[in-house]
Amino acid sequence: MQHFVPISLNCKNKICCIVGGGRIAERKVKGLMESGAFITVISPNITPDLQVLADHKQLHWVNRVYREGDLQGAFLVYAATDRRDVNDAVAHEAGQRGILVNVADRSEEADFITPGIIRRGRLTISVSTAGAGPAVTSEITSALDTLFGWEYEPYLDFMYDMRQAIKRIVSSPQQRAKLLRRLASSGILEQIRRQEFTVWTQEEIDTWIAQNQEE
Ligand SMILES: C[C@@]1(CC(=O)O)C2=NC(=C\c3[nH]c(c(CCC(=O)O)c3CC(=O)O)Cc3[nH]c(c(CC(=O)O)c3CCC(=O)O)/C=C3\N/C(=C\2)[C@@H](CCC(=O)O)[C@]3(C)CC(=O)O)/[C@H]1CCC(=O)O
Ligand SMILES: NC(=O)c1ccc[n+]([C@@H]2O[C@H](COP(=O)([O-])OP(=O)(O)OC[C@H]3O[C@@H](n4cnc5c(N)ncnc54)[C@H](O)[C@@H]3O)[C@@H](O)[C@H]2O)c1
Repeated sequence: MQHFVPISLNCKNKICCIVGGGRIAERKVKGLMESGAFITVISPNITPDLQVLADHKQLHWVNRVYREGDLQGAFLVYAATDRRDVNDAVAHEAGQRGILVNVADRSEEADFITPGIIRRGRLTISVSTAGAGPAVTSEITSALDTLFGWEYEPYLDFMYDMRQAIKRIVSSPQQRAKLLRRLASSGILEQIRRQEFTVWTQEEIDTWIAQNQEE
């Protein structure tokens, strides 16, 4: 059985190429948005959504078929055309140049695969079946989508602020861990869910820390 290493890539200021401009290319491009990558799409035609992104200079569209040499300078590439021979040629060039490649129609020839993703602000949940069943990935992703609702975004923003404050104020690692565990079980998430939560002021944060440190 093939084991994949779970990693998250920093693509900021790096050239990420997508060869092909169809439905799958669009999905891969959307996954790269907001990563800070320089996105290049090489394809003689692109979907309407990709056209909008090209018009807004959020990606660079090379309006023609792929040619050998196109991958020069790329950090990673998605071979996402509907042509087996073209995807194969892209994977070959990537291999020669040491560029990470994803192959849309042949996972066993890829250096990396794309997981299903759920995002809630600072929370990312990623699901992979190591290529065994993308449809299963899709089902698990939608189950998680209902399980981990919108409330996780404000909840983790709150947790972030509290953790920063606790790190600033409390010097003992044991005390910090105790406070953070207590905070995680203090019912804030349920309050947010019931829409009864209001963001704490600095004074409220300081008071909570002082009170819970004493106990
Ligand atoms: C998760 C998701 C993310 C995304 O694409 O961004 C994703 N595929 C999704 C959906 C999906 N893909 C396919 C179907 C139709 C049912 C089916 O065929 O099973 C559905 C279901 C649907 O559309 O609902 C067809 C398919 N997919 C691959 C092949 C080729 C092969 O297996 O070799 C073929 C056959 C192509 C053909 O017919 O020729 C390959 C891959 N697809 C992967 C990811 C990687 C493995 C992920 C994992 O480990 O599970 C991997 C290996 C490479 C990659 O693409 O990175 C996204 C769900 C988004 C969501 O809903 O959350
Ligand atoms: N990984 C996945 O999740 C997944 C899911 C379904 C299908 N697939 C596979 O992904 C591939 C693409 O599917 P799609 O639905 O996006 O197809 P599509 O027909 O919508 O798009 C194909 C794109 O490839 C472009 N193209 C064709 N020849 C090219 C060339 N020589 N150079 C550059 N671009 C070229 C076309 O112009 C078009 O934009 C298929 O092989 C399909 O089997 C993968």
